[in-house]
Amino acid sequence: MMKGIQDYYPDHFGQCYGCGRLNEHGYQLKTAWDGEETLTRFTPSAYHTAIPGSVYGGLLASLIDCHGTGSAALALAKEKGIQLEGFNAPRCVTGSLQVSYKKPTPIDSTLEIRGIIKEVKGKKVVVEIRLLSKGEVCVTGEVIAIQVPDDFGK
Ligand SMILES: CCCCCCCCCC(=O)SCCNC(=O)CCNC(=O)[C@H](O)C(C)(C)COP(=O)(O)OP(=O)(O)OC[C@H]1O[C@@H](n2cnc3c(N)ncnc32)[C@H](O)[C@@H]1OP(=O)(O)O
Repeated sequence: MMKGIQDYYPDHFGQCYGCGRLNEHGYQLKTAWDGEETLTRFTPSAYHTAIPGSVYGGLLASLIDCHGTGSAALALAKEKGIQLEGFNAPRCVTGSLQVSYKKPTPIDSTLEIRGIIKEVKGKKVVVEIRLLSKGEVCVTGEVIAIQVPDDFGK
């Protein structure tokens, strides 16, 4: 499995249901650069169904959510010139999440979730997201992610 920004979060940030590397019940998303874009992949199971043959929208929103915060963390690391090692990644939470379902998302294929960094301003990052199944954009979204301090949630 490819390494993602989430592998550089310390343990107490590793329990997120969407992307925590230590949450055995979660999706364990991995967000990494793919050129100028960010990329996460997720393979849905039959039980993730909404309407027959397509993926449940709430799940799709959560994929966009966690890929957005991971993308924002990557963008902040790049902006600040942080070489990722150990558990030194910047961490972000979701300030806002906007999702638009363009067409039903086929369930029998690995999904690609792609991010484009639109803005980095202080601790705020705006990420535009496309979610594709079988090469077609099915869902679009925008995440405004905010960097939090190391002791956030402790
Ligand atoms: C910790 C990460 C490790 C792994 C987890 C990954 C995350 C997974 C995704 C999630 O599910 S996170 C859970 C859902 N999110 C939350 O529970 C967050 C709850 N909200 C907060 O804790 C605070 O409101 C927040 C940290 C988001 C912002 O508080 P701040 O006091 O740091 O914000 P501040 O007022 O200083 O504003 C900074 C900038 O962010 C903007 N901003 C703040 N809150 C916003 C918001 N809610 N929506 C949009 N923009 C927001 C604000 O307008 C401003 O922009 P400008 O600089 O352009 O003026």
